Amino acid sequence: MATGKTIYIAVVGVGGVGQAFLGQLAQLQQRLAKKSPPTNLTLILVRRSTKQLSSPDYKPINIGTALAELDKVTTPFPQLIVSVNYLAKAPGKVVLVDNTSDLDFATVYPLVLSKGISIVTPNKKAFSHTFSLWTRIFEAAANGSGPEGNGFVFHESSVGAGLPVLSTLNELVETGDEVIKIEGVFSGTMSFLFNSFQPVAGGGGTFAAEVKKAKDLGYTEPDPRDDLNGLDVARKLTILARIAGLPVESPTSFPVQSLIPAELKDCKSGDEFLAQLPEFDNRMDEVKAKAAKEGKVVRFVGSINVGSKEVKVGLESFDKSHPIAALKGSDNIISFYTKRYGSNPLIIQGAGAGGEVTAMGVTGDLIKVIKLLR
Ligand SMILES: NC(=O)C1=CN([C@@H]2O[C@H](COP(=O)(O)OP(=O)(O)OC[C@H]3O[C@@H](n4cnc5c(N)ncnc54)[C@H](OP(=O)(O)O)[C@@H]3O)[C@@H](O)[C@H]2O)C=CC1
Ligand SMILES: N[C@@H](CC=O)C(=O)O
Ligand code: NA
Repeated sequence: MATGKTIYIAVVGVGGVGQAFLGQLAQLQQRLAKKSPPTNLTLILVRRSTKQLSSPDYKPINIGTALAELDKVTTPFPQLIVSVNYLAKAPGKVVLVDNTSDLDFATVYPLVLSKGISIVTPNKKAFSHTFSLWTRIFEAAANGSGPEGNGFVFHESSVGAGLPVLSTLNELVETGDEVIKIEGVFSGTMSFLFNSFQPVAGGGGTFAAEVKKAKDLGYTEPDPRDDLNGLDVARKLTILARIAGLPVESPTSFPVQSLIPAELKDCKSGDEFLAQLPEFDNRMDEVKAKAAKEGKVVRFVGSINVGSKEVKVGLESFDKSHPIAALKGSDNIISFYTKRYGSNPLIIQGAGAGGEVTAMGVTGDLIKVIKLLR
């Protein structure tokens, strides 16, 4: 059998998505090892917010026991840049998987790419921060305008989790279609919240209790206020708008409706916020009652109008027969109105949050990079 090649993998962030990713990585490792020629996926680094496990001689860390080994680590936590330099010296190509929602990490992507390290990530922060960071990332990436030898970058799960949203939009744009409008439900958390708070069939739980459930199900951001303030959706729309050709400066450069009660703006932690949220259930009950009086239901949506350069995020009421009203669970629905598709949009629908479906997008991106590194 041919010797094949080795690709070194570093995983940063081992929460809901990171752990699901490690499970999928173990399966992929086995599958690629059996191919001819084989590809050897070699895990060399696992890092969380306070601990890091790395292989001093670039020998494989066992994926199945990596988390238990990480837990046992007592050595000092190295700075990120030290770890990036360690990866840059690996005896082969490296793919860094960022399963955090950390912005500091995101800001070093251009440097990481320029060192020949590829990045796959569900983290929205880098791609929705300043337009200048976006430009620098794609100027450094080999699948942007960066030089050969630099790393590749893919971030499918940053919008619609594992749903093929970014690959579809990129293909529409790269094949010369004209994107006119993108609209829909872009948050698994918000979808779950409103589908269970005001189901079309009537009834529904209290708002704060549904927020707590969304967190327990792994749908929310590490801090659920990042969902409820509308910014998670705004970040996704910033990414989509940029791919569609609008140089949106940031997720705060267009109207975004926040569902955080003004009184809870200064809560010190997500837990403190969740503990106090039930005191404000009556406000969301009023929103629900107003929609119900018109025979409608309320949902949290977003839209990008490419022609008029308008982007907005917030609550809207929908007739009960509308496809947005009828969503289930954490489903996203994303409609692309383009010149080719005319008045019948191209629609993508399905689970938009959750560890396994999000990790699937990350693993899919890793497979793309592995093929490009051939
Ligand atoms: N959950 C979902 O459904 C989806 C999530 N995403 C994105 O995936 C990413 C991960 O989400 P999720 O797994 O749910 O989040 P979790 O909170 O479950 O996990 C986050 C992980 O990142 C680690 N981490 C945080 N800061 C740092 C840091 N500075 N350095 C190293 N590690 C760090 C945490 O460490 P520790 O374990 O020590 O706390 C934890 O392991 C986020 O960017 C999110 O937006 C995207 C689509 C859907
Ligand atoms: N918190 C996000 C996770 C996926 O991006 C959401 O609920 O959609
Ligand atoms: Na996606």
